[in-house]
Amino acid sequence: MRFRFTKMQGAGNDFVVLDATDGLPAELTPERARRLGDRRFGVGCDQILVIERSTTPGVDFRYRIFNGASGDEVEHCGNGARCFVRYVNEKGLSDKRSIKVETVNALLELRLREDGRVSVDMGAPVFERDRVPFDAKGLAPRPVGGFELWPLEAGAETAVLSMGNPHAVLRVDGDVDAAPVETLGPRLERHPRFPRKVNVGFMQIVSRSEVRLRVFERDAGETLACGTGACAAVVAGIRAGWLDEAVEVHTRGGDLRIEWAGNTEGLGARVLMTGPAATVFEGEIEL
Ligand SMILES: N[C@@H](CCC[C@H](N)C(=O)O)C(=O)O
Repeated sequence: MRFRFTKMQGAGNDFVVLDATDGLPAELTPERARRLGDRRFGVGCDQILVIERSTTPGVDFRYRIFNGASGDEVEHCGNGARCFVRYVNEKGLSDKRSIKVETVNALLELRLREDGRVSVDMGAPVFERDRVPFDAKGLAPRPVGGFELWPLEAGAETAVLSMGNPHAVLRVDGDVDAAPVETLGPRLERHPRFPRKVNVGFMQIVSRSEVRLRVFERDAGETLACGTGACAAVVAGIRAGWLDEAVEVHTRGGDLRIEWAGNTEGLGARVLMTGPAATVFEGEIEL
């Protein structure tokens, strides 16, 4: 079966986008998804985005996300959300500047800005451990500001939260380029206390409004940027008292702006992410 695709990237986190608004030529099996994600035998990407029409009144689209390396479906993808809105605008699937989209577990609102960037209402962070999910049985956290850091490993005190998908965030002293992302990242990603595995962020705090971040993503390895990872890191930093409400996040692939008023309920609980999204090329592949 031939699949048409569009290759996109948001701050270097890259995607194969499949337009399923009129259906797909065949089911996207995990095997086909892995082939699309394969950088040698397929197209190559961190995640695959599948765009569908929504059947929910008042909601424009539905989009699904699959990690390219495993073919597994995941709950949320911040950089993907920005590429999604750029895609529907460029393809003329919608002429709205503000679009509502449902994911497997959330309703997001996205806005194309005049400066070409995209802003996404990423929803509220979740701190309840069983909803992350995170098994903290027998572990004693260290309270920091209004948050808790968990001693998952010696020298690895970790904030734990969900942005719809699970995140562990470590604060790094010194240059994040020297952080043990390749060694500690995969160990924590598959740590037995995370039954659904976890995305692992390494954050260097530059000032109260600026951080540098590297993320070892669940089932993807280190990516050039992770949108939900940027939200999780900033939320953790704000709750710990290290950061202010609006933060520039420098990743290896580009910059994201994250804003969070710090509330646990209502509109102020929602995290706003702004950043770039671009089309790279289009093509067809036999799967
Ligand atoms: N790159 C994404 C996150 C994609 C999903 C993640 N790997 C997971 O398994 O949760 C982003 O920009 O948020």
